[in-house]
Amino acid sequence: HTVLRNTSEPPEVARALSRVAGSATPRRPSRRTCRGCGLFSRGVFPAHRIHPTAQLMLARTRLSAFIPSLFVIRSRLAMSSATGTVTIHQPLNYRAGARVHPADGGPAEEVYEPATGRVICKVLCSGEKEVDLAVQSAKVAFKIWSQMSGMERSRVLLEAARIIREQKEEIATMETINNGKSIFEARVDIDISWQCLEYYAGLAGSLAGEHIQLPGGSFGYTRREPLGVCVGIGAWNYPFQIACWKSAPALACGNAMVFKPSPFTPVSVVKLAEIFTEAGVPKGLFNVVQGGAATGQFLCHHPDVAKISFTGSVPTGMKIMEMAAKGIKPVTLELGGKSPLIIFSDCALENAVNGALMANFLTQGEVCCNGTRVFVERKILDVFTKEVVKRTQKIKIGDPLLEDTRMGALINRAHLDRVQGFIKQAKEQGAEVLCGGDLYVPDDPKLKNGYYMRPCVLGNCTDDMTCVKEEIFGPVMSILPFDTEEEAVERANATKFGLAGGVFTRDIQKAHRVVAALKAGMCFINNYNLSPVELPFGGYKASGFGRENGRAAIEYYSQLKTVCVEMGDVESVF
Ligand SMILES: NC(=O)c1ccc[n+]([C@@H]2O[C@H](COP(=O)([O-])OP(=O)(O)OC[C@H]3O[C@@H](n4cnc5c(N)ncnc54)[C@H](O)[C@@H]3O)[C@@H](O)[C@H]2O)c1
Ligand SMILES: C[N+](C)(C)CCCC=O
Repeated sequence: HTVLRNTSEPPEVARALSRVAGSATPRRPSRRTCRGCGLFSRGVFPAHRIHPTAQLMLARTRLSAFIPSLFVIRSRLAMSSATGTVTIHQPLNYRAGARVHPADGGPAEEVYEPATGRVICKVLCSGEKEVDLAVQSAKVAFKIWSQMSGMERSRVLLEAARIIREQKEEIATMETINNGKSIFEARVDIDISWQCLEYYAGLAGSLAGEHIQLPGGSFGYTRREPLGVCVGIGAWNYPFQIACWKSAPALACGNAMVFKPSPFTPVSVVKLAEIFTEAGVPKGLFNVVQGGAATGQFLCHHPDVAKISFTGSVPTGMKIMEMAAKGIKPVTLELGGKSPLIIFSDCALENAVNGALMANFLTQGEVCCNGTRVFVERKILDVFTKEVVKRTQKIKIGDPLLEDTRMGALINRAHLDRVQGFIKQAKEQGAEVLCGGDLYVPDDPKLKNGYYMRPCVLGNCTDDMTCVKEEIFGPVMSILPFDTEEEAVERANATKFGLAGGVFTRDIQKAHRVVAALKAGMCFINNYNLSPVELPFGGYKASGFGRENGRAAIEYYSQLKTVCVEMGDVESVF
């Protein structure tokens, strides 16, 4: 299923594309026409990423880096990649090293492109039988994978990272089309994804236990062993990246995985499954089942599942934990947040403003660790607010496939309505909309049914307002003045959540004092929402427990076996 959306390139570029692609009808492309080659496909032609003509042009583009006269061709191809052709292969279940039609399951769910409101494909929800087949497939692969050395596993993961890098543009385009985030951000997500695989590939060879001496020459040692079949359940805001954050440490430790993405974003994770197979994992090591709550429940209740790693909302996290408790299964819960960002008057103002935007408006504000409660020291409240509003109003909203777009579309209509509801309630409770908050309708007629809104800054907020207490998961920043450090810290911690927090100040002692006092798992000083994969990520309080990324994640995908070795005779007490 080829999804093609000819974005609003100017006519001269469309004409140039016509020449490059050799297509007779580039300006009114059919949904079944490949942008790369202009072939009209009814399933007769084999799926291809880049048609030979385009490959030739690509080779010439590389050459053009050295020959300035070919520069024009390079720029045309750059536009070509911005047109957003993506091929969605069916079926979307992946088991035993191949795409499979689910053995059983519910009705087909429609999958949307948030930027246009179009249905891009349908996904069949997996039933209990399909879930069981995926788990059985993972068990078979686990026997092989868990016996391999860390260095052998490392090589395969490095190869997977390399393939992701190679296919970055295709995966990022897929993510943008299915999620609605800007292509600019999607590329960053894919970079973080392959970096995660590289990082755990690096650790795989050195996962080890320890040797402990005991009296009389006896000794003990520990073995770090995998858990078995791990389940990953993902949210829709970072579909590919979440799958990598879970599968990379799981596989590095020698586990197998069955992953269930959100039914809103089922597409890109199947690509990851194919990449793992191409890289050389045993067939069945990484499987994908599709569906919502029912499929998730089959996974969590399955007796052969050893661990559940969940990313999603707090209410679903509670259900996951209950199900896991019944099987005494360990869980990692990466849940929601309502994180504080504290801006002191001695900050570097421009950095603080940049930080506040980074803390609130990535991925249309649909980010778990966003610093949505922005506490600003009263002395700089006016100047900070004015600057934040000015910068927020300049954010380029619109077609997420265009290079200069910085805010795309929210995930779906229901979620957009929900975010709008929070803004309406905020106004009723006395908050002032300083900018945005209304729906945004792009000029391009293709995008008129997309789920866009203008990023919103709320002033006159108080800690008891719903917009300040609840996770909105949209582009809505609440500004809250404060007078003293103690007050800021106390109010920052007065929440059921504890995922993240941030502080902007030039006073290094104050910065460390404040983050030490914050009850949050991921804290930032003088920046926000960075994601180095070397750093553990996870929450305190209702935001969950367990950690992803960093060495810490190894603890959550492995278990220690202790072996006690007697070198002398057995002295029985009987
Ligand atoms: N802490 C983190 O790392 C992190 C990252 C991304 C998103 N999130 C959180 O995720 C939420 C948004 O994502 P969402 O709307 O997809 O969350 P959600 O809880 O609705 O769904 C998450 C996943 O759980 C599945 N699911 C739903 N009910 C289930 C059940 N009863 N049993 C098993 N699985 C079930 C869904 O199909 C989906 O795959 C926000 O709260 C956000 O903060 C957290
Ligand atoms: C990559 N970020 C921006 C840190 C987001 C992590 C996942 C949270 O939703």
